[in-house]
Amino acid sequence: MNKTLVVYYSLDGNCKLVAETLADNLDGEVDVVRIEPVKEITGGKFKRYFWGGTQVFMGKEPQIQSINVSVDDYSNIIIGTPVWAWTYSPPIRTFLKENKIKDKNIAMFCCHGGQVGKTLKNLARVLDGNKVTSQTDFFEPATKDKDENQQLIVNWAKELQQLINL
Ligand SMILES: Cc1cc2nc3c(=O)[nH]c(=O)nc-3n(C[C@H](O)[C@H](O)[C@H](O)COP(=O)(O)O)c2cc1C
Repeated sequence: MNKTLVVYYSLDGNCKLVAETLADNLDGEVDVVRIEPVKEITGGKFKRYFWGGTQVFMGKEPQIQSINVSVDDYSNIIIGTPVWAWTYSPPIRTFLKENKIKDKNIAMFCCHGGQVGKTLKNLARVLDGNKVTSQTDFFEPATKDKDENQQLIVNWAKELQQLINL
């Protein structure tokens, strides 16, 4: 079993772009799962930042739709999250609470608007008991410096492929 799962949450499409580009550029058995909150945050930028930030600060675990895979079936798990209030997004918190991930090779990425904060450090901490092999961040890849970001994602996929093949 050397299967790879790319699991991500994305409100505005950046992490979705990274997750799908990674999957397209990785060989072997790769599945992609998008975390879907039961009640997605909607509205304009202010409203989304306000409610998203509130979820973070209150330590919320928003209900998410059940996923149709078992994390136990994968050796390698790539986790992607947008940065919300300098940390990982609450839907990822729910996912990690509901899916016990242990003894896996983990790679993680975040998408952000310029301030990563403690996102990857905090995510690595809740994934204690796994081997975090690689982590990286992308600055608004769906809208800014698209070609450059595309190349960064493809390059990271190459790096991950080598780790997967080990
Ligand atoms: C609620 C909320 C909080 C955010 N907080 C931050 C932040 O602390 N630092 C940052 O750089 N970007 C922040 N952003 C911007 C997003 O991280 C950024 O737009 C990211 O690319 C979104 O990824 P997505 O399109 O996959 O949802 C925030 C966005 C939202 C909606």
